Amino acid sequence: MGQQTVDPVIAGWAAGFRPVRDGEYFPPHSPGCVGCGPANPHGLHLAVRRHGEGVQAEHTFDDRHTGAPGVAHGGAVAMAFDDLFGFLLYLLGELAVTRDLRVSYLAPVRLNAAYMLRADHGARVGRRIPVSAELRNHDNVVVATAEATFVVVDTHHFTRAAGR
Ligand SMILES: CCCCCCCCCCCCCCCC(=O)SCCNC(=O)CCNC(=O)[C@H](O)C(C)(C)COP(=O)(O)OP(=O)(O)OC[C@H]1O[C@@H](n2cnc3c(N)ncnc32)[C@H](O)[C@@H]1OP(=O)(O)O
Repeated sequence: MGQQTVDPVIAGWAAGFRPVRDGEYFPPHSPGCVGCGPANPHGLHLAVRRHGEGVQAEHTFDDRHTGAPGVAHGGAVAMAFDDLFGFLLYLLGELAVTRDLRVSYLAPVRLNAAYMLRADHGARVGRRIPVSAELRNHDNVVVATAEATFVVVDTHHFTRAAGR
């Protein structure tokens, strides 16, 4: 592999990630991120804050994410989990991407109802970071869970992926 130059746009984006204090909200992954970006009209607009060594978000799925009538699409629920996991990286100080994601849908997730998402990470092994999460309804019942493996990458991963 020849010498690679880090694209300044990608390097600047990666440098913008910083840890936050307990209870504080994180900045979005990017303005256009479909999970948390405020500029994406189709996105979930997740607002995620630090909770100890984990992260959490209160979230209400709306009609844009309909699956069966009145119920959130499973893909939208998976997206919420995946994006939530992306905030654990701020705490870990690592650039990493989802290698696999498994969601268990235990009960329908209703539209226009408030839910609480919570995610935690395990210890890094090699380049792998195991993460897990729960989605609870307002009665504190777990309605979905997720587990994923994130793999640590460098900024060149994003440079290549963006075709730069
Ligand atoms: C600065 C700090 C703040 C940063 C804070 C924000 C950062 C940035 C956030 C962007 C926003 C996030 C938003 C949500 C998260 C996405 O949505 S990420 C996007 C979706 N994911 C992707 O696009 C990833 C696509 N996949 C890939 O590019 C490549 O497969 C990967 C993941 C880089 C791995 O490829 P590779 O580098 O060739 O690695 P490979 O040798 O195959 O395996 C690496 C390791 O994983 C293990 N592994 C492979 N497959 C598996 C598997 N299925 N299960 C378990 N382990 C596996 C291998 O055994 C190996 O382990 P070690 O030997 O290192 O211990």
